Amino acid sequence: MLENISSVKVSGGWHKQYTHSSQSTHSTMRFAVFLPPGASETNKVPVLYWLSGLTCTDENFMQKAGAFKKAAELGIAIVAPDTSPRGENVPNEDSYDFAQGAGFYVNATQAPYNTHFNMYDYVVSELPALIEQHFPITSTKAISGHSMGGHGALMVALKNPAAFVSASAFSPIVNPIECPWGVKAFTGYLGNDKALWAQYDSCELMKNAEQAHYLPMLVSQGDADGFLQEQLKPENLVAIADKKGYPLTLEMQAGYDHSYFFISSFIDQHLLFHHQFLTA
Ligand SMILES: CC(=O)Oc1ccc2c(C)cc(=O)oc2c1
Repeated sequence: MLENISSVKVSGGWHKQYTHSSQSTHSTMRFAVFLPPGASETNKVPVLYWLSGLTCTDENFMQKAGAFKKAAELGIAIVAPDTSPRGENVPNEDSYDFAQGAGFYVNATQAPYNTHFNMYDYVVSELPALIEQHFPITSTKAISGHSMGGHGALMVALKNPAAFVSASAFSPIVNPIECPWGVKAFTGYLGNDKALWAQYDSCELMKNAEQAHYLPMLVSQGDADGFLQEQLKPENLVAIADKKGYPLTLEMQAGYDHSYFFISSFIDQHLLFHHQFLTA
């Protein structure tokens, strides 16, 4: 059952937050939804799922990205889940890049994380089913995200190309098996099975993608991002895309960093990118 915890009118539509008991994460999860003006049971709208980065909740994107005006104009709903399960019974660490706030959108296999940290199942299956049941939203979906959430968006789209019409990301971790954030998280959640790690790595997934299942993909990256060289490595994904003819566009943006100032500067472009496929 959904519990509505806030409803605020914005840009002619509605921003709403909900909690619910999740079967995937065995915890109470929170998510936010933006419904554009005119969305109703007789006028269902397509949806962009937004996956946030490390330390974030359902609130960061909704409060800082400045997405509502363009989403309202285009008639796109936006759904933003939390980045992990939370609560007293959920394992945690005194760390910004692992455990609560850092679910990495995988299904953990390692104790004590494997009971709750099943964010892959949550964002791929449980949340979309809930959204389509309770809101005036169609099953036509695009996906985007930032940093850890950019990894989540590209990885989820590459693993489920029939479920999404397009994917995009800001400053994504594209090759988690080859960067410190990813190695730490995948070791903690997945153990030492590198074959399992590869199943959640966008570079490895793109290497194995079949042409019939290619999705339009847009990545925006600031060249003044302090995490670019050690953690993000977009060039690794571009090399694979170029070799395979995968329809990935990487836009390097001069002077931008890793923050929501960057996201808010280019979110309209990402919404327009997704709109052409959501309404095709
Ligand atoms: C609100 C905000 O700025 O979010 C934010 C800051 C830093 C990071 C980092 C370093 C990584 C990430 O995955 O997400 C993220 C989000």
